[in-house]
Amino acid sequence: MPADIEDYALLGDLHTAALVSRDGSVDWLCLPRFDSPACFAALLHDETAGRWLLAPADGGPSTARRYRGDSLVLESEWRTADGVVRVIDFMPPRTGAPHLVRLVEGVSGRVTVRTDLRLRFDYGHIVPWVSRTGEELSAVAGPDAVWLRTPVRLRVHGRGAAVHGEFAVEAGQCVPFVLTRTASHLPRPSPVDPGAALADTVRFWTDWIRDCRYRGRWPQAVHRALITLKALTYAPTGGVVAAATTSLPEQPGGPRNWDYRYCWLRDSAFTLQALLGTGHVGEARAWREWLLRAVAGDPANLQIMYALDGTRRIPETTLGWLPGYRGAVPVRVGNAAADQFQLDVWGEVLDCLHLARETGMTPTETAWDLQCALLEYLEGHWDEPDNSLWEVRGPRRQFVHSKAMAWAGLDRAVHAVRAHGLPGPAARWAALRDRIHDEVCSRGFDTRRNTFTQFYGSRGLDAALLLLPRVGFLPWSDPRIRGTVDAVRRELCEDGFLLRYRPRADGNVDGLPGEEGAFLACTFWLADALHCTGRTEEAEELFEHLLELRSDLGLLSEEYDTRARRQAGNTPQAFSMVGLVNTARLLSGAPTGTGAS
Ligand SMILES: OC[C@H]1O[C@H](O[C@H]2O[C@H](CO)[C@@H](O)[C@H](O)[C@H]2O)[C@H](O)[C@@H](O)[C@@H]1O
Repeated sequence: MPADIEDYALLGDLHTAALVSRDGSVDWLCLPRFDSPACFAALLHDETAGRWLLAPADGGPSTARRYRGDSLVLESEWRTADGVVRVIDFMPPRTGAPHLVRLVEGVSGRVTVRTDLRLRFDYGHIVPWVSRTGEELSAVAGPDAVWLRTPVRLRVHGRGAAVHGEFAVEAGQCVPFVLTRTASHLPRPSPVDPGAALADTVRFWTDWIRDCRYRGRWPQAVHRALITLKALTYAPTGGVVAAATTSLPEQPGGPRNWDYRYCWLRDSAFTLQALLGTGHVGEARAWREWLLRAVAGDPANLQIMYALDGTRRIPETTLGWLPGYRGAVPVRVGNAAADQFQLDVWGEVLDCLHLARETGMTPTETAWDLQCALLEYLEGHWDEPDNSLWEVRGPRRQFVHSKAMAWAGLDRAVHAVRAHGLPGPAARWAALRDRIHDEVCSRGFDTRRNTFTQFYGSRGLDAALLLLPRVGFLPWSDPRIRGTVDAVRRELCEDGFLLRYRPRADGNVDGLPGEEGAFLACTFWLADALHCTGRTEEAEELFEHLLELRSDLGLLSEEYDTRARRQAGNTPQAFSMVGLVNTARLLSGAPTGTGAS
């Protein structure tokens, strides 16, 4: 059975990610990219779908684990009756073929260590053909080849169904394992020096975090969140994935299981705000370039998400042979939300590019041309119902947050012309902006309940309404905003944490069966709202509660199951880590709003 979600540590090389359980088992690894088929998919089944265990022969969870400083090098330690042993796991930032390096270090005594390697290509589907030559083992099937180098004598069972090894490690000894993936038609990869790779990997992360300009409170939590966001970035293109996994359920055993290994414009725009706000301008620049390439073409064809390289077609299919994380089916790859109309995305992108301008990133002609094309589309389509930022699969509605983001997009464009001298019909954009504002305030506000509503005329509320003042739609002091904050808090809180919305408030608004947990990003937005409406003590208390939900390694998934008191949904999720960074910044005195006018 897979471990609890918060038990998984993240490793990554800026192309892909691996998840390692507290038991020392790599239960998730997609090679060569985040969105490639997994060769270890025990996360969505059990060891028969592929995993790599490396731990004391007696088994059990590590007694201590941590990342080495501000890096993505994991150190897991087992204190056993025979002594102490440490496993150091990392993926060197990619320069050629991907490597997963595991070093077994004897700390004291003499401990027997066991390894059990089960490679299954194509998400647990294919058992490769495994052969051994000296210290090298190769596993080949179809397009994939995986190589394992280690001085440990390994036994191959059932032509490769499992590879076992057992060895003793004494204080001061270090036993390396290096797993490398190549395309199967390529020659064997050249060997890696594990010690040098370790030093390089630690240096890479330490150098990266050195550029961080965050000087506020909770520095360790913020650094870990930033490192995680960086790890979710696909270095070759600058695209940012929403999370490292697919189909971790939003409800135990439930069907709300989605593939997050793609680049959402919304999630990336939020991520970029957090990175820009902490001085990581290089990532913002790379993302802008990624964006320009990904969305190039007719703005009518803009998608709300793309694959890592900007590929548009990511059809949603289910993997019938995987029984899912603790029985939560279906397991999905691809995401049908890619074809949805989510109006907010136009606003998110314009808002993010506005922020980049305000932060001093030089505007490029292409970037402004893209923004003009987006605005033209917005002018023609802002009044259509959409699927909203929550990607509802029920009927399209006139979502209030979507309209407010259309307002924000136009507002940023007006500012770009008036304050930065960029060319454009500012008066026309300003007139439409004001018209949208009037419409939202009259049709999206319930005077009786003194709150904005989820969509025009709806009974339900929406945590995304907390973002309206953040983008400058109305000030925090406006009684309508204060009323909305109170109503959202009253109606959407579960055990102190916020739901996105109540799926049954207006029938079945999202068109999906099942329930879901509290949405962590939304709960960070609530902490922001409390602070911005003068309730800083409550905001800090809520933020501290949120910090307590993090794993021992500082990671957050998408949601929190308030009944089981466990993390839920895909992990680690950029949205949640961004929420942490932005709230910490706000509570430390940094402005995090994006409003222009
Ligand atoms: O709840 C239904 C939808 O859930 C996913 O979307 C959520 O995650 C996205 C990525 O983090 C985020 O951008 C979005 O706002 C969230 O609602 C899923 O990807 C959708 O397919 C699904 O309909």
